Amino acid sequence: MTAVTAPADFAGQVAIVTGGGSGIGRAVALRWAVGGGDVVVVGRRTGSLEETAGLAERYGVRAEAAACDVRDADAVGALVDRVAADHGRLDALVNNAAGNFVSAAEDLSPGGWRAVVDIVLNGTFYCTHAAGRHMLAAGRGAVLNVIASYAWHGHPGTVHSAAAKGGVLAMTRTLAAEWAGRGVRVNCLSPGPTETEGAGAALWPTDEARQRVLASVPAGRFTTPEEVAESAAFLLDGRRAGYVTGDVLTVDGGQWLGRAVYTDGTRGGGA
Ligand SMILES: CCCCCCCCCCC/C=C/C(=O)SCCNC(=O)CCNC(=O)[C@H](O)C(C)(C)COP(=O)(O)OP(=O)(O)OC[C@H]1O[C@@H](n2cnc3c(N)ncnc32)[C@H](O)[C@@H]1OP(=O)(O)O
Ligand SMILES: NC(=O)C1=CN([C@@H]2O[C@H](COP(=O)(O)OP(=O)(O)OC[C@H]3O[C@@H](n4cnc5c(N)ncnc54)[C@H](OP(=O)(O)O)[C@@H]3O)[C@@H](O)[C@H]2O)C=CC1
Repeated sequence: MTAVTAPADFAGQVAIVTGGGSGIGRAVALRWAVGGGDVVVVGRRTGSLEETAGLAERYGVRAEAAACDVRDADAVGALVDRVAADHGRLDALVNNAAGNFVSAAEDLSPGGWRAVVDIVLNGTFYCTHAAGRHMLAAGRGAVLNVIASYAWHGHPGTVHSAAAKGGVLAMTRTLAAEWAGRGVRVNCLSPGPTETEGAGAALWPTDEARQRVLASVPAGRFTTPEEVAESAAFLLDGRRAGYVTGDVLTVDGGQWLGRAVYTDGTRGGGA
C-alpha cells in the first residue's frame, strides 16, 4: 500500500539557521517553528535576531537569538557545541548568512572579495564542520545551503558571490557523498529574486534596477521569503526528502533558464 506522508513536522527537533534575523533566514526559522521545532537563529545584529526568536516562540517552541559572526571559526564551533549540549541534539543546519554587493571584478578590492567569500564560503564550512560532527555522531541530520543560480552559470558584477556560492555547491555535493552512508543529507536551495531588504539594498537599489531584474524572470514576479521557506521545509524534512542529497532545488520562476528571444514568452509559437 502507498504511504501518504504528513506535512513537515519538526516537533522535538532542533535547527540552527544562520542569517535568521532577516529575509529568507527569518522565514525559514519561522517555518521550522511552525512545524514544532526548536530553533537557534545566528547573525551579527542582536536586535533582529531577538525579533525572530520572539516570533518563533509564538508557535510554542524554544527559540534563541545567538550573536555570532560566521567568519569566526572558533566562535562558531563553541556556539554549535553549546546548542547541541543544551538541547541534547542537533537535527538541521541552514547556511543562509550572506553578504553581497555589485562590483565590476576589476574594481573589487581584496578586502571586498574576502568579506563576501569569508561569509559565504568559509562561514558555510565552519558551521557545517561544527554541526556535521554532531549529526554524524547521532547518525542523522540535514544541512541546507542557500545559494544562487550564478553558482553554476556565473553573472557579471558578482564575481565574489558567484565564486563563493559555486564553492558552496561543490562543498554540498562532496559532503553529500561523504556523509550519505552515515545518515546526514546535504542539499542546496537556490532562490531567485526574493523580496528582502538585504537583497533590495545590495542588488536592486533603484526602481530601474528592480525593473531590470523583474524583466529577467519568466514567471514575471519576485518571490517571497515565505514561498522560499516552503521549499526549505521540504528539503529539511527527512520523511519527505530522506532520499534527496547532494542536489539543488531551484526556486526562481525560471529566471536562470532565461527569457524568450523569439516569442514574447507567453506562448510557444512564433512571435
Ligand atoms: C547583479 C545581480 C543581479 C542578478 C539578479 C538577481 C538574482 C538574484 C541573485 C542574488 C543572489 C544573492 C543575493 C544575496 O546574497 S542578498 C544578501 C544581501 N545581504 C547582505 O549583503 C547583508 C550583509 N552584508 C554585509 O554585511 C556587507 O554588505 C558586507 C558584505 C560588505 C560585509 O560587511 P563588513 O562589515 O564585514 O564589511 P565592510 O563594510 O568592512 O567592507 C569589507 C570590504 O568590502 C568592501 N565593500 C563593501 N561594500 C562594498 C560595495 N558596495 N562596493 C565595493 N566594495 C565594497 C569594503 O570597501 C571593504 O573593502 P576594503 O577592506 O578593501 O576597504
Ligand atoms: N534575496 C534574494 O533575491 C536572494 C537571496 N539569496 C540568498 O538567500 C540568503 C538570504 O538572503 P536575504 O534574506 O535576501 O538577505 P539578508 O541580507 O536579509 O540576509 C542575510 C543575513 O545574513 C546575516 N549575515 C551576514 N553576514 C553575516 C556574518 N558574517 N555572520 C553571521 N550572519 C551574517 C545577516 O545578519 P547580520 O547582518 O545581523 O549579521 C542577515 O540576516 C543568502 O544566502 C542569499 O545569498 C539567493 C538568491 C536570491
